[in-house]
Amino acid sequence: MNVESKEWLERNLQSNKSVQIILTYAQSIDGCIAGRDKQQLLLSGKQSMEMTHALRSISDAIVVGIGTVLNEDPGLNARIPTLAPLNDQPTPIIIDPHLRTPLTAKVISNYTKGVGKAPIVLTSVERCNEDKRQALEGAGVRVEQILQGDGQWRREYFTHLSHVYSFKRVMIEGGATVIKGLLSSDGVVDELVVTVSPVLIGSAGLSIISDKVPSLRHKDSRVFGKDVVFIASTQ
Ligand SMILES: NC(=O)C1=CN([C@@H]2O[C@H](COP(=O)(O)OP(=O)(O)OC[C@H]3O[C@@H](n4cnc5c(N)ncnc54)[C@H](O)[C@@H]3O)[C@@H](O)[C@H]2O)C=CC1
Ligand SMILES: Nc1nc(O)c(N)c(N[C@@H]2O[C@H](COP(=O)(O)O)[C@@H](O)[C@H]2O)n1
Repeated sequence: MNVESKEWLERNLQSNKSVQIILTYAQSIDGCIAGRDKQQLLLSGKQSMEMTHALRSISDAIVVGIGTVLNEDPGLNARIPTLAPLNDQPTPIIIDPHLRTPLTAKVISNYTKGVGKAPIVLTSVERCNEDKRQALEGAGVRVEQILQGDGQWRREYFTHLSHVYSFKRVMIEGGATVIKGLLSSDGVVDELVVTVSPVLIGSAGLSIISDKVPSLRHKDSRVFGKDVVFIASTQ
């Protein structure tokens, strides 16, 4: 199944862009990615979670917002040894305008332990706490001061990273603020890989429904255990 997932993803995610930007997340049928008070939910079943790890294994970098790091402390490595050896992992990237990434973050300790690449933190061009920056850099983090202060998404953030770090495929995993911002920004995301889990969360859940959304072109969809995974490109 792991190798099959990887082949399915690679077949449907072919790209001739200099850097390909894939937005991916798991949601309930009613468009929620977490529960009340941002409680983390295990929406993906075993098979679709393996698909997500297969996607991680074919990506050069995995992006999350600082809200997700503070809420969940994700590892962001591809944990299918046959697909992604621990010395060949995607680079974790944190969107962190105010340098709130804790020095104890799992993405940093993964790097220290040799089971993850050195993380990159994207921070604001406007404000930067020099002490925090130095502490992060001392722990091996690469700090890139490129975020504009307006909270808008720009494709240039990723073309810059592609030039500096040779990333060809970047997957963005969330959380809600990041997903909604990207869905309402023109020309940043190329593809969506969305896992839909057969549950309803209700109005207390954390929704990713946005006011402005792109048109999508369906590429393929497939059942993974109880879940359905959709791949679509933006037009
Ligand atoms: N089901 C799923 O697939 C996933 C669910 N989640 C859920 O998402 C929730 C966390 O979401 P949020 O709190 O919204 O945090 P988030 O991870 O979206 O981070 C939000 C922060 O990122 C920064 N940011 C976002 N866009 C920016 C931009 N364009 N420019 C500069 N800075 C920017 C800001 O500091 C903002 O406060 C958690 O409950 C987590 O469980 C997170 C990832 C995946
Ligand atoms: N694919 C997927 N399905 C779910 O049900 C989820 N809750 C998530 N969450 C994302 O995965 C991150 C955890 O990563 P690690 O296992 O710690 O590496 C979490 O932070 C979300 O980005 N994803």
